[in-house]
Amino acid sequence: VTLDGFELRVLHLPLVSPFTTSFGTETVREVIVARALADGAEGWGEIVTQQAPLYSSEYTQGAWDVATRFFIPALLAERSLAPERVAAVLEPFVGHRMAKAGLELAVLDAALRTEGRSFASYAGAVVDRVPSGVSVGIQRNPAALVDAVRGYLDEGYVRIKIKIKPGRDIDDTAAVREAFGSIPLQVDANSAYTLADADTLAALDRFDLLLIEQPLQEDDLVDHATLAAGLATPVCLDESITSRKAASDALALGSAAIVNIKAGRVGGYLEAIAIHDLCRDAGVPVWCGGMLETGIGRAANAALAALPGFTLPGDVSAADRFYTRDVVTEPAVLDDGHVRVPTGPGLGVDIDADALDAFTVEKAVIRA
Ligand SMILES: CC(=O)N[C@@H](Cc1ccc2ccccc2c1)C(=O)O
Ligand SMILES: [Mg+2]
Repeated sequence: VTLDGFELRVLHLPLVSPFTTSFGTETVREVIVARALADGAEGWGEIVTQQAPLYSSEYTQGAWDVATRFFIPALLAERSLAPERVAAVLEPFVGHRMAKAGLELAVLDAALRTEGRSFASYAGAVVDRVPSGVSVGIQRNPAALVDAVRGYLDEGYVRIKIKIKPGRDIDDTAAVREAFGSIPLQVDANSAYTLADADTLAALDRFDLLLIEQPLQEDDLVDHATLAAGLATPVCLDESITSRKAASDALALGSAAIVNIKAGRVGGYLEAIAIHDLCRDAGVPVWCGGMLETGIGRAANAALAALPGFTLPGDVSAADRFYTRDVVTEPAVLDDGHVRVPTGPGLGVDIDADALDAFTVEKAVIRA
């Protein structure tokens, strides 16, 4: 595509209910939406940073700064640019993978819309709908957690993931098992534990969980392998898998038996597809993680989750899991426990301009 410019917007999207994880409670999602202006067409991407660097080192104002001062000027300097070259142009800059991923997606969406090709077909989707799991935050107490899980099961979610942290792990998991029996269930610690907690984590083995997600720190590859050796429950990594190289190292070290793939965390959907391919060749199951995306990122995630190696239900939930209003005209819904894979050109979603404006708290246009 020939790039004429980019528009960046910071959005504030109120959450339908507070979302508590081991690293804090969110009530408003602060996210960046990127629009690529190319060949008279436009493409949309999403930079999935949070307001504060609590999930990873990236955060909204940092992504805004690195995108406006370094990444967008570098991309515009290329003028004519294939989406597959975006990562190479940005490679000299270290890190800031979520910012890179959002810009790459906007360029990819513009190119595919111009071509009239869906991202799903470009990525290699093999199904037209994906099973939908849900991520449930830490509640006031285990009884409140049971109520929240019941609501999501009633909606039809096929897999439950509950957030845990020290002191809110065994009793919460036991309460869900007690209430709902052998439903597909997994936990996500968001790095809240250390090797000193090995006995607590081993106590989760009795609940026959699908996996335990990211118990230790992002850079604890060796420690995750040590922990995994003492657990019956498979260890799945999220924060640690920052690239296809990190995925390869995690598999080689035995740090992960399952991988949560998030395009923002690894630097883009093309890197995410490469990690899918690597894990599939190694016989390692993957699933699509979520970063409370708007309908833009959710559409891309639904297509990604439709690749053959995504054999476990992911966190591609319906729009109303987190939001009462989305920035796309047809928010994703849960239908028979599944979310549909968009089939239109590019990401296959249309932007609701009024909603986008209503949620915009900051905006910049940078032209070539
Ligand atoms: C669906 C899910 O659990 N996502 C992340 C955690 C997470 C939690 C809270 C967030 C708030 C704002 C932006 C991103 C966020 C990501 C995870 O799998 O670890
Ligand atoms: Mg996670």
